[in-house]
Amino acid sequence: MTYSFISPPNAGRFVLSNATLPAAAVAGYEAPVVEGLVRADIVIADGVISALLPAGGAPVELAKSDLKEGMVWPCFADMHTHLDKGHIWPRNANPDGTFPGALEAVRADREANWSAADVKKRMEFSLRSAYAHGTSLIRTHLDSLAPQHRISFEVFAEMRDVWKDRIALQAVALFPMENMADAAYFADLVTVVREKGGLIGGVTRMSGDLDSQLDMLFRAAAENGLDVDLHVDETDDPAAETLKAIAQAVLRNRFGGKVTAGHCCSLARQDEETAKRTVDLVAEAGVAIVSLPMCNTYLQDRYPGRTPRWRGVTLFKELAAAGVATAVASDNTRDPFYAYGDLDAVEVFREAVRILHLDHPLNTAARVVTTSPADILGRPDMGRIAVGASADLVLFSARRWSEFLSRPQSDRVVLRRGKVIDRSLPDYRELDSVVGA
Ligand SMILES: Nc1ccnc(=O)[nH]1
Repeated sequence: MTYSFISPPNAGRFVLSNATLPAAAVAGYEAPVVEGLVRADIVIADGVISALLPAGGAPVELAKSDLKEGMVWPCFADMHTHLDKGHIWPRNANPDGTFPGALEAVRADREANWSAADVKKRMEFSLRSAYAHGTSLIRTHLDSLAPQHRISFEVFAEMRDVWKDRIALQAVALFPMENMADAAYFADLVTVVREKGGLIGGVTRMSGDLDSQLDMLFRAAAENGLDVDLHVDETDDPAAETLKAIAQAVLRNRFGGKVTAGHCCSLARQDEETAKRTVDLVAEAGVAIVSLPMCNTYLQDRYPGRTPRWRGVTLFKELAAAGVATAVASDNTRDPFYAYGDLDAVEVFREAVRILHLDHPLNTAARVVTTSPADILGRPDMGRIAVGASADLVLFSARRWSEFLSRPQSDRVVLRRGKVIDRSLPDYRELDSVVGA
């Protein structure tokens, strides 16, 4: 077991008293808010939050764990990951840390190694880490070039079932949109995605064919009842405007499903007016945007011998201000697209606050790894603290933002259905037999 700062009672009914909650991740509770934080007693009965009461207001006869103002968050939602690629770094590193370097290293590794057993072993390792850190909802993209789509979606469906009581899993088929030209492949891909209950995705690129590709994608999605989650404009080239084309295609096709666009880095490289027009179109089309700050700072503006001059992230604040649903997520972990990471939403949040300046004030910042991604993923029942919700909570010693954001919070306690879980992280040595050391 890892060191924990507190040991809540192993009781059917108990109170987490004198807790500090991020108001943005709490529903149906009114109390004075100071920089986005509220005080409360949380009553837990049979694994469910049965009451939210003013701090110190819970019945005295109940077993209590006094948080002494420590924070309590809902379990996290990580809405853009790549569990199929995770942890291949020791086996196939990115030679220079660039985007082309990542593409090539992943291609080589996938073609040589991605059997069902290999994908499963690494995916499980990632899920165990995410679970230990306090995450309960994950969307992963799956590299879906033939024949990998059939292998990875099969493993995903098995993992979704095995993990269903710990982490709710969603999967998106990731493939270059040009490959839709191969009609047999695209039809098979859509079949697999529909059968496994996934989403259709893809990487958009500027080309004369983009609009017709998007029309074909949205038509296939509509006909098969699929939502869409795309990799968009992950480049420093201001001429990359596929986000605009996506918003236009959603409106042109009157697409009724949910659409998410990830990355959208080049938006931050365009002049104000060009970017503003796209932001407004994205809002009108109802496209949700997920920013991947850790991966973006790693891959973007990386040139040999040159210090990066921009942060790589999209216009997060402008999009949010325009009414666009926005969130942040992990993206890659220990693979050629991002050499580091452990699916720890606290790390993602901390880095996002620093990179995107979500601070001063931090009033609603907590939404970006809780309510916002849960809503975008169609799970408004998750990622929030509310009466009637499952007591899936993360307890911290930190009382205020300054304390929370200054340490890794390694001594946090995770409750699932009101019970403390074992937060031990899997040992990297377990992966030596598949990826080497
Ligand atoms: N940032 C990324 C782009 C494409 N594929 C990935 O795995 N990651």
